[in-house]
Amino acid sequence: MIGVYGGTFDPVHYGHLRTALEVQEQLDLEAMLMLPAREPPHRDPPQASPEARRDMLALALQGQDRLVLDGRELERPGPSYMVDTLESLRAEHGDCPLGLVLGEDAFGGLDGWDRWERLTELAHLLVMARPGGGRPAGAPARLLTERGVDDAARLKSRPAGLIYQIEVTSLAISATAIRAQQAAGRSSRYLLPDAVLEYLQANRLYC
Ligand SMILES: Nc1ncnc2c1ncn2[C@@H]1O[C@H](COP(=O)(O)OP(=O)(O)OP(=O)(O)O)[C@@H](O)[C@H]1O
Ligand SMILES: O=C(O)c1ccc[n+]([C@@H]2O[C@H](COP(=O)([O-])O)[C@@H](O)[C@H]2O)c1
Repeated sequence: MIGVYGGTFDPVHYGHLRTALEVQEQLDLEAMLMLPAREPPHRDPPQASPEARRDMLALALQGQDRLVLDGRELERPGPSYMVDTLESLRAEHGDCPLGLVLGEDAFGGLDGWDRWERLTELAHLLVMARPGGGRPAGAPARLLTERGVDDAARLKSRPAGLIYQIEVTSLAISATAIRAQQAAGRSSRYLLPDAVLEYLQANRLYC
């Protein structure tokens, strides 16, 4: 199974990296693709450029062979809809199971995503617990009831369509807090890799 971890990564931090690594290891994924969104839908535009967010992710992933930077959303003009990304991955990977990784917060808003009902036709959903994330309601809760599985082995038996809730280490780190620290001249050390911190400071990204 190939993991698909999308984000704004403005900037990437240990909340992303640790959870990506834990999901990759727990499910023994061939690879966890890390995809920065050029134009993330449904939020304010990122502060850092697509190139800077990609560079920071590349620095963070140095020396990791199973966490892989995938730049396809950066190369695609217009809003970075996940359904388009999954269509392109599905075309490349045939019947190989794909697992779209989502925080609980993102899963709770899934019914607002573009062509959201197509997402589970293209991939499984791997939903990670996140500090402060509530229980889903409405359409995502119904989807979880219909498609949720407790046995991770079932994910490898078909290419898409199941939902698996996965426990990961809770790290209450957010890119919003890191940007605020930088703007206020406070330290962000130990929340993200030193190489990323040095890059964003050298380029005065969030001052
Ligand atoms: N600390 C964390 N623990 C678990 N998952 C996280 C964490 N931070 C982000 N994620 C998940 O990573 C994905 C991408 O997150 P994103 O790049 O928007 O980071 P963020 O820190 O939430 O950013 P921002 O504060 O700018 O909204 C989302 O699915 C989100 O739920
Ligand atoms: O496809 C959509 O409509 C859609 C709507 C909201 C979020 N997403 C994706 O979800 C991922 C996490 O989003 P964010 O805003 O938390 O960085 C990122 O890959 C976004 O492109 C995708």
